[in-house]
Amino acid sequence: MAETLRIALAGLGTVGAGVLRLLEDNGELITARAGRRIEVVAVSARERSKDRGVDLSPYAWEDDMTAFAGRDDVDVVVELVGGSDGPALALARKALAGGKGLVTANKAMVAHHGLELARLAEDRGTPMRYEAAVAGGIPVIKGLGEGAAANRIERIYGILNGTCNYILSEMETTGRDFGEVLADAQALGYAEADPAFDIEGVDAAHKLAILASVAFGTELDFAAVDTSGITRIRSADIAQARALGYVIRLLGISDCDESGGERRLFQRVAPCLVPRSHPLASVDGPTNAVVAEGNHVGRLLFEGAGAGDGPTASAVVADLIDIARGNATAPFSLPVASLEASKPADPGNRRSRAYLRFMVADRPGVLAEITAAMRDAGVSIESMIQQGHPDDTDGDPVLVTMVTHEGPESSVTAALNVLDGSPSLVEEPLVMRLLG
Ligand SMILES: NC(=O)C1=CN([C@@H]2O[C@H](COP(=O)(O)OP(=O)(O)OC[C@H]3O[C@@H](n4cnc5c(N)ncnc54)[C@H](O)[C@@H]3O)[C@@H](O)[C@H]2O)C=CC1
Ligand SMILES: N[C@@H](CC=O)C(=O)O
Ligand code: NA
Repeated sequence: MAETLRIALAGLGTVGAGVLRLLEDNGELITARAGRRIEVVAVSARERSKDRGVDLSPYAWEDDMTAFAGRDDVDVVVELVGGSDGPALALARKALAGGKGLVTANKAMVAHHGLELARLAEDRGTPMRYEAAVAGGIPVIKGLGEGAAANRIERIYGILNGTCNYILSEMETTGRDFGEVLADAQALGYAEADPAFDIEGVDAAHKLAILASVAFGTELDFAAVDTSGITRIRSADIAQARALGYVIRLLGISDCDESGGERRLFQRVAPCLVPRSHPLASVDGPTNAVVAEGNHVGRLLFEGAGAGDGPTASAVVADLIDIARGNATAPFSLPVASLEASKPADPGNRRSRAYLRFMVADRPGVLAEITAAMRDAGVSIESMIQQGHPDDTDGDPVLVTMVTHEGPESSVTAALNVLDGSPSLVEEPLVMRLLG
């Protein structure tokens, strides 16, 4: 094995600059633990002259980052540019095809193209790692793929997006408005370049699809993640949830449904009501947390910073140390050919308790219409609250919330289908499941 692992770094933003700082700050310790020196040979970004607070003079500069793939003095390409396709993907493909190792923090690219890239890595006998892509600094890919490798994972779920968790926990503790708190999350550097990826649940769905593949040994299937975000949550929902003993968190949840005699993968990202006593209920701010339930180890809880320069760089450099040590674990823990084809489960078969919020016209018979639809679909209501207006103005819409007993999700859907288009409802109802 060569004395040095030579790397080229594409992208010198939050994470890229963080990696350079970490390699500089902890250089000796990293060399000792890796068994050899990790040396940055070349770097690339959009702008060469921008002040990033790091000295780039020791490194070669490439205007075109795909040139890394052709450099004989580079062993591993580190992609910290972002975007599911475009230049990041072109670089990743070219680097692996050219026999270089690949380390990336790009969850969008891994969720969409991870299998293709892993196949390329396998064919060329070169490593591919992406620890930073899922829950930032938390070593959850390594924890699942290696630490818990002896277990059958039965369920995996958690808080996978720091921006949404920050918004929900701030709204809960300060009563501030959604838009105002989102602007804060952007200013603090938690949000993606396009924050719609965060608040619509897409970023968490990228991460969940990757986690599910590693946890269950199934092929990545991002398109099958049933995804909803947090944009429709109001302060009133947060207050109702609190009154019931819950907090609202955006969760990614995945497990396997074997009830039909074959294994089907369930993947969902959605805001859920989490009981106050559950460890995830106290995960506040931009922190991430992942729970994995293994059939021998029991419940594992991974918690820590899911975003930011230091934590994300920590995961990137851990991947480099792994490669320097010669760790040959397959990118998705199993060889690509051994991953099971993913067959999506029907969410309608799941049993859960649901929180339902209706905004209804304030007139007689509306509650009876809703409860009749529930009764006819076989949904049993556990509790219901109608909130009047403080000024009791006739004709203004009123908020009705209810919690159902546990039952098939298809029954709630059937009841809402009956109510669809009813003039009694002034907007589409909101459904959130209770974490069980
Ligand atoms: N910021 C965070 O906390 C986390 C980020 N990530 C992922 O890490 C990756 C990088 O994220 P950040 O550092 O936050 O982004 P950033 O926007 O701060 O930095 C991106 C860098 O890529 C360069 N770049 C962009 N397009 C380019 C192009 N066409 N050609 C050459 N250079 C180009 C930019 O000049 C910049 O240096 C993304 O995939 C992101 O999803 C993952 C976990 C956490
Ligand atoms: N925008 C992401 C950043 C890390 O992946 C988040 O908010 O979690
Ligand atoms: Na991670």
